[in-house]
Amino acid sequence: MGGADRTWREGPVTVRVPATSANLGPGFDALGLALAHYDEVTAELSPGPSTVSVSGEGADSLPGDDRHLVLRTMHTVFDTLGVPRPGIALRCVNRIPHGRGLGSSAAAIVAGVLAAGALLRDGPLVGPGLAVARERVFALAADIEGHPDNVAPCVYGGCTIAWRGDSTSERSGPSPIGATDFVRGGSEETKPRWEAQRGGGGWAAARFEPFAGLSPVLCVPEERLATERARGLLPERVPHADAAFTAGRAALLVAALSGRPELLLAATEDRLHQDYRASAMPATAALVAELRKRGLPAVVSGAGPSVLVLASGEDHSAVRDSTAGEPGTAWHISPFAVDHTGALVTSPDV
Ligand SMILES: Nc1ncnc2c1ncn2[C@@H]1O[C@H](COP(=O)(O)OP(=O)(O)OP(=O)(O)O)[C@@H](O)[C@H]1O
Ligand SMILES: N[C@@H](CCO)C(=O)O
Repeated sequence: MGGADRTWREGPVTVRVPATSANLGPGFDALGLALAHYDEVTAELSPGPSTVSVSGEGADSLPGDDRHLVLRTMHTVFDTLGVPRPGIALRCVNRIPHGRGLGSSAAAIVAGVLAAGALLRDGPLVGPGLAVARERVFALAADIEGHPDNVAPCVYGGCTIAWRGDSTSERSGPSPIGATDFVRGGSEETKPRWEAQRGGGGWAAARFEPFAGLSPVLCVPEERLATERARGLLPERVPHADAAFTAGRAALLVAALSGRPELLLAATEDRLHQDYRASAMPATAALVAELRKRGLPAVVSGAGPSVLVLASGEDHSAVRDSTAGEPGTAWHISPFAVDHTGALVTSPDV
């Protein structure tokens, strides 16, 4: 993919990326859900060195230079595609809280991949008509993030199961680009219930629609927990019985999310990560235990410390009746709709 014949798009491009919740209990590093709560990034070519402006989450703390995750990702994309890094003016409107288990880093990375792709006229990531080559965007973003379970729902929307194949079960290297690789938006009516996606580098994801009544609620605390730190708490090995238990629950969870909500409580049990991390987020562990005792399918969202309830029916009022809903509590209870579309280039309009 030589860069010599590429042309840059005139004027700004804007991309929109959803928050995500990963793991969903037993699906460690595999299952994820896209939430209708978005960051937006606008990028355009600029003479001179790159600049970054941030409003919202992280406005006071994120770096304004090329250490910024979105800009860093764009540089990685340009290097990968073999095009010289141009000067870029980046404007970020951040709504996804950072370090709370809502996939902010995956969203920033997907935004960077898409923005870089959209600045290149009819490139391999964003093609004619600003349609997104989602397999390639997913593969590049998963390589940068290191695990695919937030990146997959961020790119595809809905629910996803993501994995990385070994060399015997997956082809390696980027997938060939053809017209069918590009998707712009997509409506519910035209979307198949299941779509298998195969990214480059062995990354792959299967997308499915959750049942229509799924209405996730997040209990988000003030404090943060870096994913890196939470991953450091996991053991190298787990007992076979725990692995078998959790594999069964993960399989059950796909059935539950596909239309058997009465199975959600049993299907969200996990023995691979939540208990090992509880010491770093005791209030989260206590709230998950309390909500589950009340019959609600509560799990740690991503690497924590937010709590996700895979709610339906009357569950919202039950969450508000818990200690998370008490006046003066440090929890913010936020109901989110499911995002069905995934990451998009929203401007220029074509
Ligand atoms: N929009 C953004 N712009 C720049 N950097 C970001 C942005 N979002 C996240 N980051 C970087 O990623 C860090 C948070 O990533 P981390 O993986 O620890 O948590 P998370 O992605 O919010 O949660 P989880 O991975 O559990 O869902 C932030 O502290 C910041 O350094
Ligand atoms: N699967 C990841 C999700 C957070 O990014 C973890 O739990 O570490």
